[in-house]
Amino acid sequence: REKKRKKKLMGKVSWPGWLSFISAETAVWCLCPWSDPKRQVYVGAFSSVSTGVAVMYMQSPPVNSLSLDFLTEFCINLEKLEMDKSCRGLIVTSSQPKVFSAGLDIMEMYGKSPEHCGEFWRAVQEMWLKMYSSNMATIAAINGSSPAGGCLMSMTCDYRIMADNPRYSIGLNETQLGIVAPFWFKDTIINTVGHRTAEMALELGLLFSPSEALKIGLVDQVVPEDQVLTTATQAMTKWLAVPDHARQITKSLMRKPTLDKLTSSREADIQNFVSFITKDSIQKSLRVYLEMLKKRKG
Ligand SMILES: CCCC/C=C\CC(=O)SCCNC(=O)CCNC(=O)[C@H](O)C(C)(C)COP(=O)(O)OP(=O)(O)OC[C@H]1O[C@@H](n2cnc3c(N)ncnc32)[C@H](O)[C@@H]1OP(=O)(O)O
Repeated sequence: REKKRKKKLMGKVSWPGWLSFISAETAVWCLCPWSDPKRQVYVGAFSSVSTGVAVMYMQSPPVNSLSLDFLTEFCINLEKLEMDKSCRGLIVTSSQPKVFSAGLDIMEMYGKSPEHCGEFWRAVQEMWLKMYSSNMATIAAINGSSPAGGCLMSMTCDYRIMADNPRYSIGLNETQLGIVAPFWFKDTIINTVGHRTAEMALELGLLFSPSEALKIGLVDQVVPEDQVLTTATQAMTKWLAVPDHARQITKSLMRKPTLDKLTSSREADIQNFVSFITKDSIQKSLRVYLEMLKKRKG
């Protein structure tokens, strides 16, 4: 079923201009500027940096929530960049104002069949596995809030730069929704900020302001909002100054044990997720949270 859906999405890719890969509302835009300039297809808010670095703009209005379709498109684009040997670096950012990513799309987990929840969770795993193991040097240019799954996505990158706007926040706030971040979310934040800080952050479901996130090492740099992308571009030169093979092997040494834990238990993790998320009590927590989000808006 997943293969079928992927095939359907792949069908939308127009070769060789696959960079213009886009579907109606949900899109991950990316531009590979090192290729033939004629192939620099600008669709909407494309932007680029030079010399083998791709910029991927997440564009899923209104808040870049990670839906099944969005995750599938994201992974397809990532696969293509990964296969392109001239692409050495990737910057992930958002073209949505004020939000990097609102995390997993709650609507994919609320009121859905166990089959759908399983398919969705496989896509979340896939995004994490692909990003965390990427051969490219990856930088998250966090130009807005980045709760839960959005924080996870940014933590898969090698380096994080966040806008200094105190209204933005980042963190794994799952417990605030009445849900539990799975072991690989937990492992990723431990690898990023250390065990004790991760323990407090996870149990309390803390969302950190940019300056707090910098203090605990959840992000590596905080810069004025209009400088996030340029700073990411500058930072990338440092990462690309290291010979690829040395950087890639070292990255794998650091991350492989964490990656292997999920790879060897993917199906069990999906079963766990499905039986947890479809529980009446958890569905109720999600409903209450969704209502709170809508009320807060009003
Ligand atoms: C075992 C389970 C493990 C699960 C692991 C991970 C879980 C997750 O990732 S769950 C998602 C957690 N995310 C959040 O808690 C973030 C919730 N959103 C927000 O805090 C704000 O929306 C945000 C700060 C990102 C942006 O704020 P605003 O710019 O003010 O936007 P609005 O709040 O007005 O939202 C607009 C619109 O989007 C809907 N929305 C927001 N987030 C999500 C989401 N994650 N999934 C689905 N829909 C989302 C929000 O309800 C509004 O909808 P409408 O009222 O219909 O316009």
